[in-house]
Amino acid sequence: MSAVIRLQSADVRFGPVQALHAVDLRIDVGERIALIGANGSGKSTLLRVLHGLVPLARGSLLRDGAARQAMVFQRPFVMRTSAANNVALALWLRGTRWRAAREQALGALARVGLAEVALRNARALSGGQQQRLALARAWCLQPDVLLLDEPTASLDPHAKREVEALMAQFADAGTTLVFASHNLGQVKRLASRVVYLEQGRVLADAPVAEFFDRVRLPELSREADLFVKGETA
Ligand SMILES: Nc1ncnc2c1ncn2[C@@H]1O[C@H](COP(=O)(O)OP(=O)(O)OP(=O)(O)O)[C@@H](O)[C@H]1O
Repeated sequence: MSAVIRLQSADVRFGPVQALHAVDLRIDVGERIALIGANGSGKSTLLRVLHGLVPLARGSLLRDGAARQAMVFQRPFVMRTSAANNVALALWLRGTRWRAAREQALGALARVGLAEVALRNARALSGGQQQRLALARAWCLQPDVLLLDEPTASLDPHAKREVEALMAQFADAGTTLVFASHNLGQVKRLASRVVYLEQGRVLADAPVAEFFDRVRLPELSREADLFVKGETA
């Protein structure tokens, strides 16, 4: 296995708040890593660090320079233009000619089930449709690594399943996934490895089967065990 991202002894500070403490994370090609933990535990901050959006106060971030990376945010950013243009612009910014970008955009929208709304203003789409639009945009960029921050938060069960199916398609295509989630069912369905954060520290990092093993988890981390029991109670 070769690492696509290596984070070592990472600290992040926002003024007086220390959002990450000495985080070590090695991400190998093809892994599907779920970041879990309570609100404010540092999941979004860690994803932003991995995407190079937040500077480290201490430690180091090494990324495979050849690996293409994309991030899907919790509330995707959409521009006030058609869904097709929203996707095409991302390609155009990476150097694809406009006509080709539009064609690829329409293909990607069809792939996420948005063909009928491709010409509609993206701002007028529902939350679930906007999330799928963000995934279509990411799909077009053909990332080797895809980071997702609670991609199904605030979606209804149907939309949630569709987004999960798309994430599984990325994984099947060989994309390395790192996603934050509050949904432990989703974590079991999609992740190969689980990282538990509490107050900015990684307190457990284990393969998914081990993490959800009732005997093994308390041995790995009492805090993670209490969190999982609380979430499934
Ligand atoms: N831009 C910022 N400025 C100041 N503090 C911040 C900033 N971003 C995050 N924080 C703080 O850093 C800590 C970690 O926040 P973060 O958003 O990473 O947590 P999270 O686990 O993603 O939470 P949630 O599950 O609610 O999305 C929190 O105490 C938060 O208030």
